[in-house]
This record gives sequence, C-alpha cells and structure tokens, in this order.
Amino acid sequence: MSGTTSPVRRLLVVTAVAAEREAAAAGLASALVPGAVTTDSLADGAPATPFEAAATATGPTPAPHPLALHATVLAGGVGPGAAAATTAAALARAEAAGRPYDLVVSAGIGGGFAPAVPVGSVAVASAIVAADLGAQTPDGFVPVAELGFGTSRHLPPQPLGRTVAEVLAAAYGPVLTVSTVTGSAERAAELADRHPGAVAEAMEGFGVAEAAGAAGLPVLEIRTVSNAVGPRDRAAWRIGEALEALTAAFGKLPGAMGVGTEHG
Ligand SMILES: O=C(O)c1cccc(C(=O)CC[C@H]2O[C@@H](n3cnc4c(=O)[nH]cnc43)[C@H](O)[C@@H]2O)c1
Repeated sequence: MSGTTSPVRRLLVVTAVAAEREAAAAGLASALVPGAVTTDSLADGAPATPFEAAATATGPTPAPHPLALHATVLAGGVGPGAAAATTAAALARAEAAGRPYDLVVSAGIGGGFAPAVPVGSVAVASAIVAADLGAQTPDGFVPVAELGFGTSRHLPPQPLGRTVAEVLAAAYGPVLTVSTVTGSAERAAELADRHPGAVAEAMEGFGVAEAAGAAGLPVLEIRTVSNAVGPRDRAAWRIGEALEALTAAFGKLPGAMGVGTEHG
C-alpha cells in the first residue's frame, strides 16, 4: 500500500546539502537490502554511487529483489531554484535510462513553528507551499496563484502523506518554502497567520514539487527541525540533532510506505 496510484518501486529523495543526503541515505540503508540505496549530487556534477552503510553486514550480499524499493538520494543544492533544476534533471535522466521514479521526496533539516514543532522533531507536509512567491501590495502579500500565475502549493498524495506522518510520529501540516530564512518574530508571526497550522519552513520543497508535478509524479516533504522559525540565532541551530532525526525518520519510511524490504 503506497497511497499513490501504483506501488512505489523507485524513490527519489532530494536534499539540499551532502550532510542531509548522507543522513537520509543512512536511514534508508538501515531499512533496505544492500545495494538498494544510491547517492547522487547533480549540484557538483558527481556521478551516482552506491551508498555504503557505515556498519556493513558480513556474509554474502543478497541481490535486491526486482520488486523491492530502490532509492536515490540526491544533494540538489540550497533554495527552490537549485532544487527544481536538479530534481528535473534527475527525473529526466532516470526516464531516459528507462528507470523512471514513482515518488519524489523533498527532505532535510528545517525551521519548526514553536512551540508545536520543537527542535529534534519531525514535520511532514500536508501541503508544500510557496510562501514568499507573489507580490507585495499596499494591502499585504498576494500569492502567485491569486495573481493568476500557476500554483502556490502542491498537495502530497493521500493516504500516503498522512500515513507517513503517523508512522514517523511527525507534526503534520503545511510546510512553507521560503527563499529567505525567517529572521524575526514579526515575520514568523506573519507566516503563521497567513498559513494556519504551518509546521515548518525550509527552502527547497516547492522547487522539488514543481519538478515532480511537471513530470506527473507525486511528492512528499519530510523535515527534521534544527531551529525554531523566528529571530535569527544561527549558533543555536541543532544541526547534528536534526540530522540524527533525519536518519531515524528515513529508517522508518519504507515501512510507512509498506514496500520494498524483501530480499531476492
Ligand atoms: O553546517 C552544516 O553542517 C549543515 C548541515 C546540514 C545542513 C546545513 C544547512 O545549512 C542546510 C540549509 C538548509 O536548511 C534548511 N533550513 C533549516 N532551517 C531553516 C529555517 O529556519 N528556514 C528555512 N530553511 C531552513 C533549508 O532548507 C536550507 O536548505 C548545514
């Protein structure tokens, strides 16, 4: 059961930076058979490589079952533009190779809306929202969709999105994509006011979702919280804690999708 229209056999996970990629890949590798996880970095032109889990099992390596889940974890760069470009390139490359993806996940660390979503917790998107794409007017911000151009949000497939949130014990609500990290209490309050129930903000989700949508693919966003959305205090970001939470979350993801751990 995947919650998408067909079973997920090939998964593309898009993070921003290498530390996030390694954390997500380690979690997936802990849940899948050896060889089922590949890492990639279109941002620096590096080729895809099989992901080697830190603790390698001894004995013969079972071949991944042809129907098992295969995942590629990509570090696609920071911000919605880099995320959209690298995701689109990865999807096109896989399609051309005859191995198209079934599901795309935007993932990494993010800011959590306090106090509901504290540092170290997990957030799963019920909607992936372009929170600062639009126009500033004398009456306030107008989203790009209300200006008559495109969309301002993408909706993850159901019931998969909600199931993943439940299995990951995650806060479930809109995750905002911003091009500028929030740095004041006033801005945090404005975003929370404009997006009731928002659980987190980050910088790539909407870009990843635009590329997935253009390819006709479903998309999820999973964030682990390194900092509170609010006054800027970069020294207080708990990046290590958030990366550990990312590994734990991705260790649970295949089970949440109900797919792909069987050996051949
Ligand atoms: O310095 C490091 O070791 C390190 C390791 C992993 C990630 C980073 C980043 O700085 C990633 C930037 C990334 O983080 C997201 N993010 C995190 N908090 C927020 C926030 O409050 N508002 C918006 N974005 C946030 C964002 O998606 C960036 O891509 C460093």
